[in-house]
Amino acid sequence: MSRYPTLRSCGYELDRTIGTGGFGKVKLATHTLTGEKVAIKIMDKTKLGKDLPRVKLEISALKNLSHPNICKLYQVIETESHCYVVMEYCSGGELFDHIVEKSRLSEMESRMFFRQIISAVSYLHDNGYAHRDLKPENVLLDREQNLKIIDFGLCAKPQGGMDSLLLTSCGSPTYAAPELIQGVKYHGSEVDIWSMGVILYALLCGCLPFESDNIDELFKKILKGKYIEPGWLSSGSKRLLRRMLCVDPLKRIRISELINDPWISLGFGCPPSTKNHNVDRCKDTECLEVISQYCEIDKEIIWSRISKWKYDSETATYLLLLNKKKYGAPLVLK
Ligand SMILES: CN(C)C[C@H]1CC[C@H](N2C(=O)N(C)Cc3cnc4ccc(-c5cc(Cl)c(O)c(Cl)c5)nc4c32)CC1
Repeated sequence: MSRYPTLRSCGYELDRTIGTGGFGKVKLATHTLTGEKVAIKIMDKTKLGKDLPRVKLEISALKNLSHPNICKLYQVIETESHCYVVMEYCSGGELFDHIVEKSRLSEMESRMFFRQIISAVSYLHDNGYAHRDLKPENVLLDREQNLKIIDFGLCAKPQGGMDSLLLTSCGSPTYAAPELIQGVKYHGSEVDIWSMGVILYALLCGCLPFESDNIDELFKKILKGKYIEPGWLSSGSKRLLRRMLCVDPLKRIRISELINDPWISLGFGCPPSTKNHNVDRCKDTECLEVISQYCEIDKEIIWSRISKWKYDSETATYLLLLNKKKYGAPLVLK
């Protein structure tokens, strides 16, 4: 008998555990109606304690975000004891493992991945969010090697907008900006740029710019902002890294400059997309028709319920059908 009867009754067949964290575990599952694979983050509310606000924050952020390079939310299921967050399954694993596998990536492959991160982070910032915990472990790949940013448990949506200052020190020290580890007030957008610089360095060099087993040593290195520039780095990539890993946040490159940096457009002929994807909540009559026929309910009534975006079972079925359509899979419900 499954340990999570709720999930089976909500239309999911659980498979193996694909990861764990302080929050609980993430399991692979299949959405029975569409046959699509999903990742379900399972949290025991009685054990979350002080982490409960982080869970609520992440769910609220994921409900507001819709971008091809941000992990999609399909459904949220809450019981007395548990919270289940049903999300897009990223079968390509962690970006970090991809880098380790290839020891380091070519400039072109690094650029191809990094442009997707720029597109996602500029969308995040445009919508008033700072991620604050960007690192290769929080960047996954889907089956087509598209990047998906995950883990919004530390993200911030400052009350006064992206120009207001934050103070909470959070995220992993290895990727944390100098101002963040110093405990001074900082802008969320600026600390994200620093973390993106660490990720770009990892892509191009196959190692981290600031490393030490001793936390004090690590902090000293970050505050000095000095790192090794391997011989294979082009002058363009060295220049860009210096502008991102700039200790003074006021002199650090801004996302708008990053988007238009010449190194980023090399070989692509244009800057990364900064399109606002909230329009992805479009009405797809083909998918509505499939649900309407399956439930034998008029599709306008179905749409009136789905367009409330309650992230219930109807939202999940609709979004998963949209996914199938995107991959050219047959639009059928079992
Ligand atoms: C180390 N972390 C604190 C947890 C780790 C758990 C496994 C997970 N994962 C993996 O590590 N694969 C290798 C497989 C995999 C596949 N699809 C996934 C889809 C979504 C997520 C996900 C996980 C968490 Cl904790 C989130 O907050 C969000 Cl928004 C999304 N994780 C996935 C995931 C990556 C993170």
